[in-house]
Amino acid sequence: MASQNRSRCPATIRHGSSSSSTRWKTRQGSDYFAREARVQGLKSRAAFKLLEMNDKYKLFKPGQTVVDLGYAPGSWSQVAFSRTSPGGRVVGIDLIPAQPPRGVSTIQGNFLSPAIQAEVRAYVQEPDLGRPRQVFSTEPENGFTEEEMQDLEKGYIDLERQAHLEGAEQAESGKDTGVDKAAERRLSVKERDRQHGRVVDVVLSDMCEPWDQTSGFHKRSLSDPYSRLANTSGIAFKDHADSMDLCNAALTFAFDTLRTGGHFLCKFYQGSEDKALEMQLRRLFAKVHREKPDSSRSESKEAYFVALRRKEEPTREEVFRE
Ligand SMILES: C[S@@+](CC[C@H](N)C(=O)[O-])C[C@H]1O[C@@H](n2cnc3c(N)ncnc32)[C@H](O)[C@@H]1O
Repeated sequence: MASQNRSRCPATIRHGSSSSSTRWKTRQGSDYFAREARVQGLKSRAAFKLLEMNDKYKLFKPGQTVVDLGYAPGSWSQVAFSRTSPGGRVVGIDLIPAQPPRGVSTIQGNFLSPAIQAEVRAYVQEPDLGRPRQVFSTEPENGFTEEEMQDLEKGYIDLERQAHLEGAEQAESGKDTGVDKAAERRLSVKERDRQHGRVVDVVLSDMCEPWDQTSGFHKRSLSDPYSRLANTSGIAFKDHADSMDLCNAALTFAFDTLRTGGHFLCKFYQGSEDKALEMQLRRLFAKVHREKPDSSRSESKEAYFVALRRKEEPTREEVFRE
């Protein structure tokens, strides 16, 4: 009975009979998104959920810092890495060991543990950690700076047109000083964010029970993460309550590390407490959406909150009050 209600996570099957495991494999084989993920070299079909939400909400930009909570096996990190390149950095955290996708840094540990949260916070504060190295030359070429070289390569007409457009823009708006003030304000928000350790652009959380590992892992382990986790049980309220704990940990982390204007996306299992979570999100973000991507199985109770543009002012007490 429970197995029929079980939600999406394929690892649910691990606790069931071997015939349910066969059913999962058969379902994966005939699943369009699972096949497409294999063809595209993505680590799982979950990639399509993030791709769909990113198409709709434009979460990523090159150069950003993304934290991917519950990254394994890694398809969301693959998407985040490709969408934040060049210059971005993606840090994945997961309870289970998994091969990090190309370009992604990972930390293994239970994100419900304050020590792991502190480690991730410390990691992201170092701006160069986990960022692909780029080689810049500080030497001007032929005695000219890069900018001067670009100007030399432009024709006279181009330069005239550019000067004209810049002048026209300023004259039209008549807000030369206003523009400066806006830039100043933007700078100080950035400064304040940095002072508070808010350096992450996007926090993702797809945390739920881990997927069944097929190789390279000895199951008879005293610290077997499978037996310590909020495993999806098929009991709707328990799954919901466990997922709320994971969402709360993710949101608290986002409160501490997300820069003003940054985005938050988290998976949850629908139930009576998700309204309270939504209220907290609405206090901290300018816009909050509930999403059920096409690629999320319809029989699953999973859904996603997409929270856009973190506000600067709300305090911890305001956001997390009952
Ligand atoms: C659905 S999978 C994530 C799939 C991933 N988004 C992808 O695209 O490949 C959920 C992951 O959350 C991880 N997880 C669950 N609870 C966790 C916790 N407390 N700390 C860290 N990771 C956790 C699991 O180990 C599992 O790998």
